[in-house]
Amino acid sequence: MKLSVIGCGYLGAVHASAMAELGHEVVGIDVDAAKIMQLAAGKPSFFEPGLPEILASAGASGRLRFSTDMADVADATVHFVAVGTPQMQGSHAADMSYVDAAVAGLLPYLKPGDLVVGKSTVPVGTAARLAQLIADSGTGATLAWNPEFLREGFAVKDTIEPDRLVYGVADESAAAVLDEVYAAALAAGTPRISTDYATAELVKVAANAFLATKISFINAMAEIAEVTGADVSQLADAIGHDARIGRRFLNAGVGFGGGCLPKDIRAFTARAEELGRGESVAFLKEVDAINLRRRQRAVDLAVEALGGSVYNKRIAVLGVTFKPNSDDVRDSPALDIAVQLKGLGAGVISTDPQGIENARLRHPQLDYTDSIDEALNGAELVVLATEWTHFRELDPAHVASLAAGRTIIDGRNALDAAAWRAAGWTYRGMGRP
Ligand SMILES: NC(=O)c1ccc[n+]([C@@H]2O[C@H](COP(=O)([O-])OP(=O)(O)OC[C@H]3O[C@@H](n4cnc5c(N)ncnc54)[C@H](O)[C@@H]3O)[C@@H](O)[C@H]2O)c1
Ligand SMILES: O=c1ccn([C@@H]2O[C@H](COP(=O)(O)OP(=O)(O)O[C@H]3O[C@H](CO)[C@@H](O)[C@H](O)[C@H]3O)[C@@H](O)[C@H]2O)c(=O)[nH]1
Repeated sequence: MKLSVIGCGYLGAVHASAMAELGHEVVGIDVDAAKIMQLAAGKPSFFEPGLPEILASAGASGRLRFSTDMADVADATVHFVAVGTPQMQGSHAADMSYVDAAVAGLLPYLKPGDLVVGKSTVPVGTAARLAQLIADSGTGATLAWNPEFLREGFAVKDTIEPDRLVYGVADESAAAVLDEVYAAALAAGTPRISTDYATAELVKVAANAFLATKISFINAMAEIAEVTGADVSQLADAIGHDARIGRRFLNAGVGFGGGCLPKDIRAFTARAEELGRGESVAFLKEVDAINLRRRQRAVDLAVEALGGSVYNKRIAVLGVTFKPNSDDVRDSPALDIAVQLKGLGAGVISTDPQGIENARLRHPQLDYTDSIDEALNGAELVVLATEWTHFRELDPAHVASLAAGRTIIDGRNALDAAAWRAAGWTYRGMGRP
């Protein structure tokens, strides 16, 4: 099939490459000329495991092109909209201007039978509004909403082998088109839920709200563990054995960040309030508040560990990205902690295997190094903020040979506390004794 993907960021670049890898003919469109030049040269514009490989093989097949010119979508019959829906400045609602601009840009090139497929995460009601806009355009095209559930770090696998496909459609012909797009995943038995627009839009925000709630739940337990001497990691293991609860997404620490969970729960709250149902999701404000408190807790632990003040103290912060295996620093707890410590006068040095370039763009005032050893050298305190394997596998004796201090704050409860203590370290976890 001939597909276009509008917006080639973390979601769109992977979607375009994966669809081409599956045999479709794909053109990826973005307004960012530098990004398009890189992608067209076969170089991903961000770090995502597996993306270089599929970008290269799909590019070599001749099935994948990239362009800044919307006119290049004219041959395609299915148009995925994968542009950003960031949090608006000054409000918690989603900024819909990019989605609106992308759909407006598509209109002149739509033909009878074309299907516009929304993938961006949007406030419920968006699909119905855009379907009306497309119907009014007289192009003969229609709209579907097909939310995306990929995780950064696993984006390629999640796109090629999704755990479910959700279609928000106005009629079965749109579902049939999507079945053709996703024929490979469907043949492999992927569950498929075909529903109305509003349900499809809500599935996406409900899924992220649930995940965020699960993380804040365990972080709330960490707060209680901190005042009782209990161990939140053991608590998570124990409740996680109950299959109704499950162990995944019960890792307490400095909390969730990224370009999705934080903004999506806030946008969901804002939309529910607009709909007069703010009270139904009022708990999400608490989920957000618990989450932000955990970043503060890590900063407080640092102050405590350094005797009441971090002023002029050298602190190594391990990690800048919001999670391992990504270069994404959007709303990253790790960066937030580094910024707060720097604000308190600490000499912070951050290191990360992939995120430094992005971090430097956002926070040029921080000091960064590619070298873990350089970050650790002379550090009076070490803070693990993102659980990259590189940091989890650090040998406590090696770190002790470089650092000036002997306290490590494990912001992700990712280290072997006993091993660090045995090597002479004061280990402080998040909700672990
Ligand atoms: N990143 C993820 O893991 C993920 C997963 C599922 C859903 N989502 C959702 O997907 C959407 C995109 O997220 P992202 O992380 O890829 O964002 P992103 O910022 O990485 O990418 C968005 C891209 O859209 C481009 N763009 C903006 N306006 C455009 C226009 N008018 N025409 C063409 N291109 C345009 C931007 O230049 C940018 O490259 C969001 O709604 C997000 O919530 C993201
Ligand atoms: O037990 C856990 C699990 C995750 N996190 C943190 O939660 C954040 C989000 O993690 P994850 O969900 O793995 O990353 P994303 O790539 O942002 O993916 C989420 O957001 C995407 C965009 O909407 C969705 O598509 C995915 O399904 C959803 O998992 C990260 O900061 C993690 O460190 C925890 O603190 N504890």
